[in-house]
Amino acid sequence: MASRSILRDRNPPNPPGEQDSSTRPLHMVTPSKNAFQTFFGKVDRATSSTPPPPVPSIPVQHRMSTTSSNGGERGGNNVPVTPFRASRAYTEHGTIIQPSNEATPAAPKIRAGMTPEARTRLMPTPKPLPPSKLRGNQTPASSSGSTMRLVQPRQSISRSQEPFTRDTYELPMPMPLHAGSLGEGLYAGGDEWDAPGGQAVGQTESGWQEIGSQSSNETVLVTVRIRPLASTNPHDANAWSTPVDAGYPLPRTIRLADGTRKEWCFDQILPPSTTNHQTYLSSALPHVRSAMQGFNAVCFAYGQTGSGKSHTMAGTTGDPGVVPLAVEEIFRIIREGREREWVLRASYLELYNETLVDLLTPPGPGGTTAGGEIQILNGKKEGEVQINGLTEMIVTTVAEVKKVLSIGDGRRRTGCTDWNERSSRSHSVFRIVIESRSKSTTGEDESNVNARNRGKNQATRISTLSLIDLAGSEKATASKERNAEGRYINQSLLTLKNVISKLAEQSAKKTTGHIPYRDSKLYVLDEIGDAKISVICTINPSQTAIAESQSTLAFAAGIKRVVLHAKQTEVVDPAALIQQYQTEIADLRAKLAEKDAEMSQASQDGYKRMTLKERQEQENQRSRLDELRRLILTSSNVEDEETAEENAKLQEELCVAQAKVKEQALEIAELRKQLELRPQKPDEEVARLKLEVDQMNEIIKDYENNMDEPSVKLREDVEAEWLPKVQKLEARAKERETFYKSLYNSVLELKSQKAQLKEVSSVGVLRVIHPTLKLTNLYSQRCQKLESICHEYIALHEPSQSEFDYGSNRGVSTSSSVSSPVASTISTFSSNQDDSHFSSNPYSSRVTSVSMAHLGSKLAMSNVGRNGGGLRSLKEDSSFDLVKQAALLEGDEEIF
Ligand SMILES: Nc1ncnc2c1ncn2[C@@H]1O[C@H](COP(=O)(O)OP(=O)(O)OP(=O)(O)O)[C@@H](O)[C@H]1O
Repeated sequence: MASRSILRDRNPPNPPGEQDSSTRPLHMVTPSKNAFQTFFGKVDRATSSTPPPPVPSIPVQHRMSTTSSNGGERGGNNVPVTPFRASRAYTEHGTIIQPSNEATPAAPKIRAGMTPEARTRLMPTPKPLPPSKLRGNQTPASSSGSTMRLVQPRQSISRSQEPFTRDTYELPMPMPLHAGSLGEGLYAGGDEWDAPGGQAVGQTESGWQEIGSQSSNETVLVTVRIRPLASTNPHDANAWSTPVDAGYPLPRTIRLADGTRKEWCFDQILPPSTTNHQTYLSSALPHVRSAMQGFNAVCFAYGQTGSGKSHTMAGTTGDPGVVPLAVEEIFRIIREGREREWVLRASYLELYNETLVDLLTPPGPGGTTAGGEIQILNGKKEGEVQINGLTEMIVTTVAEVKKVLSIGDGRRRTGCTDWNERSSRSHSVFRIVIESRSKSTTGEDESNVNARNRGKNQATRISTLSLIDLAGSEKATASKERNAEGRYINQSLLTLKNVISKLAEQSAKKTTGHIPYRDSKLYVLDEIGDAKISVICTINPSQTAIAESQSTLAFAAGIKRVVLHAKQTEVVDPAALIQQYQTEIADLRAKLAEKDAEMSQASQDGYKRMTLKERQEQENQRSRLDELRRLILTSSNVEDEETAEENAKLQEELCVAQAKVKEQALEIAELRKQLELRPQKPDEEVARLKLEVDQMNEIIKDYENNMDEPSVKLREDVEAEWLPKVQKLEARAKERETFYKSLYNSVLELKSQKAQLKEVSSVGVLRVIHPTLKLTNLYSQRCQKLESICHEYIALHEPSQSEFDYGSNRGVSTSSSVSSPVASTISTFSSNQDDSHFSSNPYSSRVTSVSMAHLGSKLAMSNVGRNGGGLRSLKEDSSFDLVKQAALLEGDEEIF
């Protein structure tokens, strides 16, 4: 079977120009507790350079590569070791491994060349445990059967609901419905499982330790699962019949319902009514347990497109499939096994169109696989291969594994086929690498320096559980894309078939020879060579799918013939992750203990206390220690699902709260800053305001100055221009005032003269003495009339006191001594109103008439614009004609 031996060379050569990576340190950092990060990094050790400076709180960083070969020899510890090359790191607790050129923390560094799994393959001489540790009546060969059955009473099972049609099978119930109860039974040793050969297998109360390094010759566990008929075609009927064989709880044979063709026989046939849980219990649970015991185990679903492979493997929320149930089982085993501790890492890849893609790496731009393409390179030796670019994540809870699954499922290619609306167009492989070792060897309680070396020679079990959902085989379809995919799918399935039939052939003939693993990249499933395998072949019972179902059954029959040589691997491997962690834990504990001792001595001696740097270092060491303890799973630190969920919730809340705290801390820091600046600020403000006020004052002053200047000048100018005018006006007003007064006096004078004249005329002397008396009389009348006019006029225009005050109010000097022409005229007139002149001097009458005429004219002038009507009436007054006549009479015409 040398040709079937899959060797993984842990130290393949570096390509030219690449540095020997094994000599480069790996960087470990402290992952934040339960902080599940969903980002991934890829580390190419070959291209990594000197590690950057440390950064706290970044998860552990490992680098790994997996080399695989077929046909190689198994080496031992003395196998020449070629330098390890890694391309992608695996992570702790689902945390990304940082590329080596990114910042890394100040955590202790470890050197790890490769995945423990890869090492396992290179350590073919695991240290077997002493026979005393094996179970009494158990032989290594008998201890690992994979065809166990749980004998159950027959039950009537109702069929599943829509969209599938009902049928009425009366079939035995294959398994109890609750895995937990089944597991309890198994662990208690009181189970009813029986394996071929009559030996019960499983775990005893004393735990896994009892099982030593063993191998088994067993066949693949082949299960045929018939899915319910789709309800889309009511005339369709189940094309297959599954008679129940005597002595078996489940049917083992299947044949066409019409009785034609041959009968097929397998380990178990699951009727359409079977649930995912039942399928898991009968087909996968034993393999999950084997994986936990250190056997590589593979469980895959094979079948035509739409026959229920994904339904079987992934299931639904209400009816979880093999993968989630297996994960739960793994954690349940860890929780219940008190004597071992574990490290789990998960990876998820797909093979699409013959391209291997890491589903835990985000796709490249435009959804290309660039980001996550896994490369398979030739190894150093012929037949060896090196797998680069696979992300492995350290997982510590069911929730974390589910997260990994959901990330990967989200990136799987699906498409619509003739049979399945959401068909998987790729083969997907979900793998969990399980490392475990006995608790007693870890030196957990030891804190001295010697503890560092303890556990280094302890055996570690390393195994892989691979859960595979193959893409469905299919006939050509109308879709070009589907056809192309179909070709690849069929090709890889054909390779798988060939590999298996070759293996079967060699098993039967007990020969060795070439196995065509590499005809398809499905050969990454090289665990097939030494794993326990369970195949669930799904078939669609429809009459229309008979050919495809027969093809599936042929495959199932072929694989059933393969004899497996599963090996439980228990090795002493310093590169095993659990070993590295333990070593690091012991190292950290010793360092911390040394430091504590040193410090307590120092404080006794009165020395100084730790420096800040030392304290920081110690803090880092403590948190790293906590982290490592958390990553190593034990019965005490693995929570049940409920608690885990609760914790996850709390964790989320904590994250939110921490983010808030951070935010608030920033705010506080900002406020503090402002506070520090605050005492300066008011001063600055006051100074600024003062300056502003000063500036404003300046501006106002300047403004006032500038404004004053023109206003003074303006006043002067205005005064210069208007003062003479005002003075003139005031003089005129004064004049007028004087004139009015004079006029008034004149009128009074006239009145008195008139009175005198009346007196004289009443005597009648003058009337006879002087011929002009008639005229005088007439004149008198006229004067009278004039007087009355003047009275009227004066009454109408008599200046008000204010008008008289005008000059004095304004302070304008108006000299009363300045006699106006009017005044003089009036005065002349007045002065000539003396009786003697009047009566004896004709000139006086002439002057008087002239004066009166002049007076009339002045009156008219003085009233221009004031009382045009009055002037007019004066002018028009006939008395002026008379005055004129009188003047003419006296030959003084030019006056007018
Ligand atoms: N046993 C079952 N019980 C109920 N529904 C089922 C069962 N098997 C399959 N189905 C349903 O049939 C449909 C196709 O199933 P599924 O996707 O699992 O097929 P498949 O074999 O994975 O197809 P492909 O290879 O194209 O991905 C799904 O809707 C699924 O829910």
